[in-house]
Amino acid sequence: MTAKLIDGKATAARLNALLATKVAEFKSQTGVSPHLAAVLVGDDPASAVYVRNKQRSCASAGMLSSLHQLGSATTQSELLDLIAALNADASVHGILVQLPLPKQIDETTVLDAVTPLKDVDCFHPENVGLMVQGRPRFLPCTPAGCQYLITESGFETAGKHAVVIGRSEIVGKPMALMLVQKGRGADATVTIAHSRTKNLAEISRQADLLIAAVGRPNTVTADMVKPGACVIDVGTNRVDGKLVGDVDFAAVLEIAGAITPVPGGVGPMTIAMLMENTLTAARLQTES
Ligand SMILES: Nc1nc(=O)c2c([nH]1)NC[C@@H]1CN(c3ccc(C(=O)N[C@@H](CCC(=O)O)C(=O)O)cc3)C=[N+]21
Repeated sequence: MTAKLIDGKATAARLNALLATKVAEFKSQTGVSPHLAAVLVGDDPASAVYVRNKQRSCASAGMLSSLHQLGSATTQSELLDLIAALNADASVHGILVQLPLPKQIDETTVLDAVTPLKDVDCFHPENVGLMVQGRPRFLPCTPAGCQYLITESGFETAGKHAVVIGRSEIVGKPMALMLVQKGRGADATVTIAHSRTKNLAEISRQADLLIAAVGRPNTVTADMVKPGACVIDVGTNRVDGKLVGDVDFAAVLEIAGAITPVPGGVGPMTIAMLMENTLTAARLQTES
């Protein structure tokens, strides 16, 4: 049996089209154009491509975007000054600080400096706390994109065993906490596995829903997957100039019930959710 492919690219395109109509309605009701400010520090070419894609998505949704580019020798205090200016600029609704940052800059300090109402990545502890308590202001983009694809593929999460491999603050940890919430697309029994987990294969083979968010190619091999499981591949690893996920796709395709490809799976959904959050941020900051 070959797994069903979960098409993130097509789903994201549909969400983006829907968003464009919501943005047009918001603009006509309020006269305000949602505006995402992207902050890019240093000269990582992959980051530059991602930021360009995010700006393109803004344009196609009818939202404004601005790019704030700083050199690789930028100091933390220069970056904090820029963030303070964007926090204070009423025409900016969302602030995205592209990661990773150069090593002289402390990521946590910088992300904590983004004012919570403009925190469209949902990285600020206030927003993470609200999400964990089941009263989200924003949802973190990549986990929200995964959850949307899982639900839309017809996979019923309630009561199922979800295994999340990876405990990053950006994907693994919030993904697990979203899947354990009460409600639609959640109510799962969740295990978080990570680099110190013993018997990873034994645990992952128990997963009805397996989410790979490690950042290392071929972390999930066919022997680690329960036949018929839903497999979500969050990895974006560049190998010989080619983008691959964390899952041995060709082999797992023959075992899983459904699987997201890389590219064309979670990645485009991450951007679609960032666009949703930008509209949400504009609503939160606009009198109605
Ligand atoms: N503040 C911040 N927020 C992020 O959300 C963030 C970040 N920093 N730093 C880097 C990671 C990575 N990330 C991706 C987004 C989209 C694709 C994506 O659209 N990928 C396409 C392919 C793109 C290509 O070919 O390179 C796909 O999978 O089909 C990938 C990766 C967001 N991140």
